[in-house]
Amino acid sequence: MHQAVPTARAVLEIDDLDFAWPGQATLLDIAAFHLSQGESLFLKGPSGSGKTTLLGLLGGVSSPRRGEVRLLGQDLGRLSAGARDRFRVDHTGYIFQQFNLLPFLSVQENVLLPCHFSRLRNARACQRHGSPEQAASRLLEHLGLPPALHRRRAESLSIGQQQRVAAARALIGQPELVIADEPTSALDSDTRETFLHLLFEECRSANASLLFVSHDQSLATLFDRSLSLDDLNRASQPRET
Ligand SMILES: Nc1ncnc2c1ncn2[C@@H]1O[C@H](COP(=O)(O)OP(=O)(O)OP(=O)(O)O)[C@@H](O)[C@H]1O
Repeated sequence: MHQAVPTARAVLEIDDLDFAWPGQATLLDIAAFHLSQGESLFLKGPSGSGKTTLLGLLGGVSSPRRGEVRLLGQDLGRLSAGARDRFRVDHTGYIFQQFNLLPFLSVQENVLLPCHFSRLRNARACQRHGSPEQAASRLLEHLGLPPALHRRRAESLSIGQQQRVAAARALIGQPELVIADEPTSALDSDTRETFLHLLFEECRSANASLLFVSHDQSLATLFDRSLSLDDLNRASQPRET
């Protein structure tokens, strides 16, 4: 039987974006980009191609010279800096390259941070799991961190364990978008794939979109879609292959 394909809602869209760092040539010139609800996208690009800069624009941390970045249909350029920060924390979870955990806080306290900054994420964690603490415990356990570790200081964990804490912190309170910036570069390939499968499962169960940025091409086939920043970016410099 033929089934109609539902039109997926765009979580993230770019229209005719142009960006340069002060005093430098145009780094990014992107006609169009979109990420659909629930989609996992692998965005690759060599070092220096502007991946982290693009993530800053998508999160509203920096602003383009021209064009629009829309998160859930909201043009980030139309929000004040404070409103943009609130909107970002309500709807986006980040997993950073260096994880950016607060070393002196416990594992659980690190995971709970977004619920302190976002009422929406706090409310969603309560609604789905009874309390933010229960949401944190469930996520941590599902990502492979047993309860005995939840009260340990984050800095006492191994790199692989810290990465899982960073993922739980990004996922708590069900943000519609999870952005990961090279979070697997410090891991061996088996650990990397196991981690990615857990991340996919969690994103799927929350119907979150995943934008995963990396230069490690070997991971691309695990995602719904793969894109090269150099193909997307009209300002990209020719590179040697
Ligand atoms: N805060 C900044 N001020 C000025 N220039 C910057 C700044 N951040 C990045 N750049 C420049 O922008 C270019 C792209 O850097 P970016 O960090 O976005 O690349 P990347 O693809 O994420 O690299 P990597 O894979 O090495 O992390 C580089 O030439 C870099 O020097």
